[in-house]
Amino acid sequence: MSIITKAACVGGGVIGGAWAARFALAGIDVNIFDPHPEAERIIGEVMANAEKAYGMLTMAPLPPRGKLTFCKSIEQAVEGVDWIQESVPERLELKRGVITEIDAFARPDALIGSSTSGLLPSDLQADMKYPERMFVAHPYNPVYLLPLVELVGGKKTSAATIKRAEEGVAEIGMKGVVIAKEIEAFVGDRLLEALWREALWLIQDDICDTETLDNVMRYSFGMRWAQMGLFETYRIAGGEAGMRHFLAQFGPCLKWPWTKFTDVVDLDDALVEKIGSQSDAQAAGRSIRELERIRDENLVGIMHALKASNGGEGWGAGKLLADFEKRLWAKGGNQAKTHDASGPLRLIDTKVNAAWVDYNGHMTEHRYLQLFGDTSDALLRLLGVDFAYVEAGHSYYTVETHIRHLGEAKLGQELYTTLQLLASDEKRVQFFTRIHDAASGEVIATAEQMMLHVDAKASKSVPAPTEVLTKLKPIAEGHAKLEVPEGAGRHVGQKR
Ligand SMILES: CC(C)(COP(=O)([O-])OP(=O)(O)OC[C@H]1O[C@@H](n2cnc3c(N)ncnc32)[C@H](O)[C@@H]1OP(=O)(O)O)[C@@H](O)C(=O)NCCC(=O)NCCSC(=O)C[N+](C)(C)C
Repeated sequence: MSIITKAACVGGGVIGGAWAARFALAGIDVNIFDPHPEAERIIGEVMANAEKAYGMLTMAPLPPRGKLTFCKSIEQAVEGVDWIQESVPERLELKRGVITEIDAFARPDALIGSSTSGLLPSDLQADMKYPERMFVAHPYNPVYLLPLVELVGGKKTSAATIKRAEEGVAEIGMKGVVIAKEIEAFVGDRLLEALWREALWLIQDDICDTETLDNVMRYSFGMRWAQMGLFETYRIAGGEAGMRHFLAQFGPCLKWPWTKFTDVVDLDDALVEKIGSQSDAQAAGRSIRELERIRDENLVGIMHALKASNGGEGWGAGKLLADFEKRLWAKGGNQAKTHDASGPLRLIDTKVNAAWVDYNGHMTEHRYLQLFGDTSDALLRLLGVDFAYVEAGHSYYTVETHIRHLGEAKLGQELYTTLQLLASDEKRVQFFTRIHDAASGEVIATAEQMMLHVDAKASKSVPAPTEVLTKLKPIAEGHAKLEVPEGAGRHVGQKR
């Protein structure tokens, strides 16, 4: 059973709004309470960014979007929900008061997570009647894309709560990391604080400007850290002898004057102005919205790369994404279980996202193949060939593909695919897929493909079982009555 069927967000700024988007995109209805007069506008903007990012992130069938309800009070927002996420400004008294009010009106078994960046959960739960269900659930911005949530229990938090919280965040595609002991700023913000302090000193002392410092990070260890953390990276740096060698080699430097971060830089007006003007120059006129768009596209690209890594198994945040998508496919999302076979089957609706566009400004070749592959996967699911079927040892493999490009697909263009069966028998399925422009229905590309049913272990084609052939039959019969598509059977170089 799901841990979260309905959620509430108390505080709807950048963090609270992005939590709301995470829940809603996972199909969970969300109540929102935020007295800010522009809360609806702010959350609307975060939601739009999140939907755009998810459009790029995954082709898996997302459930119907959860409903957002703006409430007039905390009492109304938390009534009957399973998970309440508090994201009000970072002031202990304010947060403690809000959490105590949530506690008074929420179901006694509802989970209460706080988005605090550094306050102790024991301090936050001090006045609660049911403190055992309260914990820190500290996310990273943008919450709708970055999967990490630091889960930190206070003195009165129960172990069962932390376990449920871990399961709950997994349901919405996130990675719950349980921090063993409560400590101010937890793990992530402690590390960031150390780096931030050092960075401020480097600017203050004119060692570099903000752009140089950012370049040092993003062209080097910033990329490393997206895929392996500090310790795994340094283990590799130790060579064959691994971590012990690394510690022996670089341990002595810890005593050298390589850092100033234990001193606090004086953030006086001059330093604020220096950093502000360097940062303005670095932005080169790009607005915050533009930078957010670029950041989100980059993060999506990184997660896609990590999903394809480790021989296709996925790695880190990419493996998490792959597993989340598997669950979405297993649930089937919006995909109809049956289709009208009196015409080609409409199987995929999508939009050309930025990662699909090449230097010519249109959708690049391999993305067409991806879309054709996603369409044949959708056909296979209709036939009952899903993850469970594949895990049991059989599948369909594509053995031949012929693609024609008839028109262009531009960034943001909405597309859909249709599939027409041309021929089939107990081993073979031959079909013709069209990619259409959604607005006009015009055909942009076609693929004719042949798949064979295989015994995956033996790597040999074998007849499909009756249950698959029974599902294939009505489609084959319906499509046998359709005209053979123009372009079927063509090969490269053939005259029109
Ligand atoms: C395992 C494999 C798919 C098949 O190997 P095999 O068992 O040795 O198969 P045969 O060559 O003997 O062929 C079996 C029968 O099928 C006929 N056949 C083969 N190719 C074609 C074709 N292109 N068109 C028509 N008919 C074809 C052949 O004549 C035999 O007929 P019989 O009447 O004599 O039984 C093997 O080929 C393999 O592993 N290939 C690689 C597959 C692969 O990796 N594809 C890319 C993966 S992408 C993908 O699968 C996408 N998706 C479906 C998951 C979305």
